[in-house]
Amino acid sequence: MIAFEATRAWAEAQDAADPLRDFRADFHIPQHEGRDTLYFCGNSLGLQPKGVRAAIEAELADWSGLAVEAHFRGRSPWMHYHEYVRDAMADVVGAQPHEVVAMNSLGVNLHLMLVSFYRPTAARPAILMEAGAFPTDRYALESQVRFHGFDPSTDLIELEADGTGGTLSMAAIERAIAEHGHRIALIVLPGVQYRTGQVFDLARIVRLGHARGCVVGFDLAHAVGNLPLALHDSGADFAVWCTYKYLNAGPGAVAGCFVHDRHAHADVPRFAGWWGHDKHTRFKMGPHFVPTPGADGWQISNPPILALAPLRASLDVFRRAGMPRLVEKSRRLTTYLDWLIRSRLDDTLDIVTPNDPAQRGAQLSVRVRAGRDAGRALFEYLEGRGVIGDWREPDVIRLSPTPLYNRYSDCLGAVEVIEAWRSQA
Ligand SMILES: Cc1ncc(COP(=O)(O)O)c(C=O)c1O
Ligand SMILES: Nc1c(O)cccc1C(=O)C[C@H](N)C(=O)O
Repeated sequence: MIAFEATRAWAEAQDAADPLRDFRADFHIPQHEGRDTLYFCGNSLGLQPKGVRAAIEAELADWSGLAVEAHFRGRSPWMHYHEYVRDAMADVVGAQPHEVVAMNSLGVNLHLMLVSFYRPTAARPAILMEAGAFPTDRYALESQVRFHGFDPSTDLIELEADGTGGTLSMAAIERAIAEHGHRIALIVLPGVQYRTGQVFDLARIVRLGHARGCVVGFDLAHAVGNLPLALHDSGADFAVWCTYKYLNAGPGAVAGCFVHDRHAHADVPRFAGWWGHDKHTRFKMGPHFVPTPGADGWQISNPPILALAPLRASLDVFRRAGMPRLVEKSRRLTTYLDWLIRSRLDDTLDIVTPNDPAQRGAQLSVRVRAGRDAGRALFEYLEGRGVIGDWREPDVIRLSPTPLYNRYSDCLGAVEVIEAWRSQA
């Protein structure tokens, strides 16, 4: 049990002793009335690493100075550019390098994975997902069920939340797989639920799903760069994620995709393009598609260099910090914010996110006890004072203390602003 204190002196002493404290200087912190905002929105859009500008400018310089020649003679030849982020990305998600690729955006990658890994039959047509999933996931899964000529009212099985605050128990997942497993072609669940911040046990879900013959994939938008992941060992068939949240690669940045090694040479249907073709013969320009082994084989287009450059710069920050150190600080920082809220705002806020540090990452979702209107009022009050969280309908405020740039004193500052709101509300 850590002994926390709700004093500025204590919080600032923690900041001074934080082994990751210097990483904050690697980021641009948005300003509010001449001071750093208290930025708790790294779960939606991570801050800009200072190295990003130089990374983009290097590619702009090669484009202006070398143009097409930069594919081969640039400082970082564009021909291989997507490969420059591969090892760092594989490290962050716990995968083998050939199991990951940076390409497209999350929603697009989800569809590409569904093309290959959702192969419904009359006997086994269904997809299992959570009710309340991020809209893209539901839209994508429902549209794929229809695309294959099946009926979402029977073949899209949506698991209802059964826990307080909208969480979903492992027991409910287990029951659904036991009951419907024989009809389920594919299970798609998140690594971290976007609204509640609940963490899912990937390896256990894969074991349960595979035991019933289901393919299992994950949307890791809110898990990547946030939790220690071991995607390869989890046995997941595929996973997709974006890189603009905890990975700080910028708005709409190039996303990530994982295909397990067991599918590296799989002869599965896929939507093909020249960049997924065997890289040794790609430029022979032959008419027949031969996929390059591993996740690279799902690429369609040549990569957007100017959009990949920020990802490269941001992964460099992760490589220097290391996921184990980030996770250690993250657990402590989120536990501190949780403790502050429970000890000082217990009459005002309910925390939706599980209390167990193993079941959450760097996010606390809170509800104002007085109801939705009071919640909106608090959210706007926070924004007006430079405390940046976000609002998720119907009534949740998300606050995400991210270990690369948030401080203990930020957590205390946010709680003090909420106390000020309470005393005038
Ligand atoms: C869980 C989840 N899935 C899907 C998306 C959609 O991502 P994109 O718009 O990058 O395709 C997001 C974020 O916007 C998300 O949080
Ligand atoms: N990508 C976003 C955007 O362009 C505008 C507003 C929000 C977003 C987000 O990423 C939202 C985020 N996925 C969420 O968890 O709600």
